[in-house]
Amino acid sequence: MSHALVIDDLKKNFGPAEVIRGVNLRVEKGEVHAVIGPNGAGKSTFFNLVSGAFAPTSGEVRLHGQRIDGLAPEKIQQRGLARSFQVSNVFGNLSVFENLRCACFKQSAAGYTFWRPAGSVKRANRRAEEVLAMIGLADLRDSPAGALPYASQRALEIGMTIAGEADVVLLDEPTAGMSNTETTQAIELIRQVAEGRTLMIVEHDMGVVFELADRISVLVYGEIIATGTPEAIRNDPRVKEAYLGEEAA
Ligand SMILES: Nc1ncnc2c1ncn2[C@@H]1O[C@H](COP(=O)(O)OP(=O)(O)OP(=O)(O)O)[C@@H](O)[C@H]1O
Repeated sequence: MSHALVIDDLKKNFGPAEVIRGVNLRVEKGEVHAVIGPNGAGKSTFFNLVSGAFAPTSGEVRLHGQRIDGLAPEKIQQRGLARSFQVSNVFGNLSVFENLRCACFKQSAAGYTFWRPAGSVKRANRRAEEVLAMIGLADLRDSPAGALPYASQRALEIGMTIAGEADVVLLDEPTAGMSNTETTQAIELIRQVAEGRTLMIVEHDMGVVFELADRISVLVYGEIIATGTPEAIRNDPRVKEAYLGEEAA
């Protein structure tokens, strides 16, 4: 089995606080891997380490076999790993389409140069149109993104995350704050995003997790206590005790 991500003994301390305490994880190519765990377990910190927002205190992260730990987020993105944010990353004054175009440029190697080859502009426009259709916002193409309903903004954010054609995508609580109908639509979108990609998702909504994940890892106090299929995780007594027990209680 080939791995998209290999994480070895990853640790992160904030001063004296050990927040990530030796995480080992293998994410298989093409799977949807959910990371769940109680509040404060370190899920966001873990995502920040993998995507380069924080440098780890120690340990290794490999993307398709290459070390990425300690690299800047843009470099990691150019190597094919993109992430969405829990807090919206959308530019409110720009149109939906412009947001997508910007995301295409930002994630390409030409992102930070002023003069771009004409071919790359055409490519970005084409890609932005493609993503626009995929996220179901074609009718709102020219609306300012800030005027969209919340769920559509989150869909746009997912679109922006995949605009650069990263093949490994990290989604941070993609359905947080959504109604049931919105969540159902978001699940459909995430299914589409998962086609041909590797996805890692932090998500609190267990319905969403059990619906989407091929495998689940349970993070508790900065350590992964179990990794397995939804079925195995559901029946794991350690998980029940540490996490699901909270809901059952
Ligand atoms: N920059 C920081 N400096 C100090 N402590 C931090 C920092 N970031 C996170 N922490 C601490 O690390 C712990 C884990 O936080 P983190 O946000 O990663 O957890 P989480 O599992 O994502 O939580 P939630 O489910 O509530 O979003 C918390 O105790 C938090 O206070």
